[in-house]
Amino acid sequence: MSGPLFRRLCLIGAGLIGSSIARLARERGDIAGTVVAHTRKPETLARIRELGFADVVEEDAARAVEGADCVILCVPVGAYAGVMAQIAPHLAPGCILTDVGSTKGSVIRDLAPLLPPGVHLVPAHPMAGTEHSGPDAGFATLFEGRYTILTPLPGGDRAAQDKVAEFWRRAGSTVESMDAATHDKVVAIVSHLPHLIAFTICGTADDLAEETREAVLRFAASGFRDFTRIAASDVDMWRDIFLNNRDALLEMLARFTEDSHALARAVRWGQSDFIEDRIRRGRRIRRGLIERKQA
Ligand SMILES: NC(=O)c1ccc[n+]([C@@H]2O[C@H](COP(=O)([O-])OP(=O)(O)OC[C@H]3O[C@@H](n4cnc5c(N)ncnc54)[C@H](O)[C@@H]3O)[C@@H](O)[C@H]2O)c1
Ligand SMILES: O=C(O)C(=O)C[C@]1(C(=O)O)C=C[C@@H](O)C=C1
Repeated sequence: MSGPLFRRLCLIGAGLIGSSIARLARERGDIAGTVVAHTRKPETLARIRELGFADVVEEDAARAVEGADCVILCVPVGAYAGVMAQIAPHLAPGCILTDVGSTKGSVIRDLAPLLPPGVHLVPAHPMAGTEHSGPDAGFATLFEGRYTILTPLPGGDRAAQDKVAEFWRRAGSTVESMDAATHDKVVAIVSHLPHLIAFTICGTADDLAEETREAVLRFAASGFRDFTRIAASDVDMWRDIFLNNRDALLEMLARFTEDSHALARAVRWGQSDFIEDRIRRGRRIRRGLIERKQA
């Protein structure tokens, strides 16, 4: 049997996504010979040591990447520029630098200018997650049956892209490639806008008078509760996503606002056909996801 895909895999950030990758590598022998994990806070480093999913736990980012043939950034996208400034001089020639960030234009903007010669950048985004964060939240099967999107740079190294694609296939994902701008628009509508709506609806409900708020909490059985799941997501991660996918998110929000005004108008004027059509579309989309086993 040939050796693992990577000799030394370094994870910068070991929260939900980073620790899921580490656990996966531990479970399957064919991904990494050695897994190195780095994170910033001493208490998180201590917890990673306790959980034991990494072979090496390194408190210094520069030392963590030394000798690695693959480095995966698993930190909030707003931290990329700072992390890159720390690690860039220490990346070995031939190393693959990849990531899991939820935005891709900003990632290329923050990483590409500091990329040392001979280091191959392959941006990636697993379309898998939960509302939980931190090293306790990860699990090896997180990426199974999900998509991972690669946004390779024009003229980027094909062998490095193939290796990153193979990594995600071994994680159980279906891999698709597209350019970063297309990625950012797609995720703005299917991921970032739903979170923006969820945070907003929880805030709106919370702003209501005391008496109503109590009712909201008491009757938050199904519809509202589904919104609160994703509204419970990590603050740093979502602030960074919103600020780093600003244009696409604002464009999708503008379209959504227009469409919601159209529905509001139909409600005001009692246009049942229009209302029914909107509801049917929603049902159709949900059924499609269930048929494709994505819901
Ligand atoms: N959570 C999801 O559903 C999901 C899904 C797909 C992609 N992503 C992306 O994956 C990345 C990680 O998200 P997560 O859910 O694992 O977050 P998380 O909060 O669970 O973990 C982030 C980790 O990064 C560490 N960290 C933060 N800033 C750092 C810095 N400057 N240097 C070193 N370590 C630092 C934190 O201590 C933590 O260990 C983000 O870019 C996010 O957009 C998240
Ligand atoms: O399932 C969830 O809780 C998620 O929020 C996961 C989710 C998503 O919106 O689908 C969140 C952000 C990512 O970049 C990818 C996946």
